[in-house]
Amino acid sequence: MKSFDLPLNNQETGAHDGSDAWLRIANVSKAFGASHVLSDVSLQVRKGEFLCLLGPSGCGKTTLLRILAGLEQQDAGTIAMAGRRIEALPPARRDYGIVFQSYALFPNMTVADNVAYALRSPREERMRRVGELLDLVGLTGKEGRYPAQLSGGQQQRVALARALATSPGLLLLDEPLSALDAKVREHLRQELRSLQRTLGITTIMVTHDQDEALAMADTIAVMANGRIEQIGTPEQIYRTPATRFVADFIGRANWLPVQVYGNGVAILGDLSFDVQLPAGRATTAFCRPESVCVEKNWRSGENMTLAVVERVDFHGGVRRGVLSLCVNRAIRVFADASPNEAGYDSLVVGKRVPISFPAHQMCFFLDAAA
Ligand SMILES: Nc1ncnc2c1ncn2[C@@H]1O[C@H](COP(=O)(O)OP(=O)(O)OP(=O)(O)O)[C@@H](O)[C@H]1O
Repeated sequence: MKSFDLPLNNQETGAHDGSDAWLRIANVSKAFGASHVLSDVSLQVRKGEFLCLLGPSGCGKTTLLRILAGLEQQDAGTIAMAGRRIEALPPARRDYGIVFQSYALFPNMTVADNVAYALRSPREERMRRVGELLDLVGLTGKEGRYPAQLSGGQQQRVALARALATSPGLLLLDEPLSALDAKVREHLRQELRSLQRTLGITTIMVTHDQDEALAMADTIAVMANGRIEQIGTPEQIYRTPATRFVADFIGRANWLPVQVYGNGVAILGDLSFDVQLPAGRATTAFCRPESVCVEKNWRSGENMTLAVVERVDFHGGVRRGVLSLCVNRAIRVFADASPNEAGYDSLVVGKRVPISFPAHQMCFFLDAAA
């Protein structure tokens, strides 16, 4: 059983030990006037990795990306790429391509000229490379168009082709999909990810969209208030959040009050769980709605308790029930069931149903000391 205390520091939250790091960001801090936007941020990225910086608005993710790009100067800290220190280099000497949320294309230039902008080779070679890049992003034949003659999604593909033109070592993406409508965004998500895999280009993408990060990233660094709260795979971030902030920010969560006793047992209603937490401190159990199983039949000894269905919301793929425990009606639990699960039909308002809590899918957090 996992148990976590207060937020872990940057070093402890690393998803890998950094021995194979290709990009190393160490102890980067930045303030704008009296406002500390980044505090001692450390992060390592492997070659070919797709890392998402995920966090709420204002947490400092764009500032970190801009520092990597040399568009903003850090107050402290170092950045090394492929063993070379780059934190003092001007942008042009850092070997990256960047795509912004606003497509940032030159409106008076054709697609071909936009893509070729950073290329310094002879014209024939440039045009060959432009053709190759437009092929890569699925825009063959659009060379002569102007940005205004393209859809948002197409403009962002041009921006991507332009960022990749010089075959940079690092691709930086600042919310590249957020200006697009939902359908195009989802489609481009997959295209971008598969292109990144094909090219094997190390990529850092800023997003505040958790679904995007979960769907695209190899590794997610969750940020809050200028610090990294947790670094891990999407599964780790979702299933075993290291801090309350991460648990709350990503997905839907049940937060349930528990009592911990001296023998390392946490009591939730009439259920008990083994935990490694101090007795007597207020503690909260966390689990996802889909981790709570609505059962058809009662089975003893399996973390099962009786609950009353208070409300049912339809969420397309699942029914989400709001249930209160019979032993303590004040404890309310969200439970999701899909149509092929036994409990789906039991989610009917007013019904008493057995629900179970798989112990391995629960985390326990100490409440902040009063
Ligand atoms: N040039 C600047 N001068 C002053 N304050 C700034 C500057 N750039 C950013 N900030 C402030 O720093 C904080 C972090 O901004 P940043 O853009 O890095 O956040 P973010 O996590 O990317 O948010 P968003 O998703 O809204 O872009 C914000 O409070 C912002 O107002």
